[in-house]
Amino acid sequence: MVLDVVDLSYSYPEVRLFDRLTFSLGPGDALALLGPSGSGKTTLLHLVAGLLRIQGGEVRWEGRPIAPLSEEELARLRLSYLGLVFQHHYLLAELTALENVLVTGYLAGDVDREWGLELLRKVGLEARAHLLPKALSGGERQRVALARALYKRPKLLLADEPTGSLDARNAERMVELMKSLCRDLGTALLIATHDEHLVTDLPELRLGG
Ligand SMILES: Nc1ncnc2c1ncn2[C@@H]1O[C@H](COP(=O)(O)OP(=O)(O)OP(=O)(O)O)[C@@H](O)[C@H]1O
Repeated sequence: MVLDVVDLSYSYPEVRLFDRLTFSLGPGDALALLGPSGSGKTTLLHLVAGLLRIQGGEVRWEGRPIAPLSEEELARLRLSYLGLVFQHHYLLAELTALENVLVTGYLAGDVDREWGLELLRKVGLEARAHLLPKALSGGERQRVALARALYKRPKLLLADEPTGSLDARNAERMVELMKSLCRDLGTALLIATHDEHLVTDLPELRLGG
């Protein structure tokens, strides 16, 4: 399994968010994470990403519990294991679309320009590769962020409200691209969203309520 979440519980002093949550994702699997605002979707994604300390239960990446790993080990593993997409694109304003896609390659010293261009082609933006983010639309910027998240061919893509800043047409296109590209790459997808109608074809995990 790419991801195992086993008996995971999490509370803040004032609120118990979830109790003994268990699920697994294999290569190419997709799961929609649903629930009202404040039900703990972001908290769960942070636990899965190793960005938040586990209180009870276990998170495993390819069978390996992540809790015992040091910050340095986690940070190194995360670079190749995880892709992240957020509500905001977080593109670097002074880099072109292609350079943004390649940014993790620059960090690791393995820049594959052809693969970066191929990813931009897959998200319909090859012709915009040379443009700065300010010259792109909101939907286009978010698709560049998706291409960047997939550059390392991650085992797992975590998406936290990836359509939260998009209009209906762009939201639909974004979700379709996430689903199809992850399927093609064998990347497991965990997508937290309010836009339930965009993920009706996916198995769901519902928090709260
Ligand atoms: N650091 C913190 N300390 C205390 N409470 C927190 C902290 N972070 C989040 N919470 C609370 O935990 C609950 C869950 O927050 P979380 O952001 O995980 O929910 P969410 O489902 O992602 O919500 P949204 O859809 O609004 O983003 C909220 O009630 C929030 O106020």
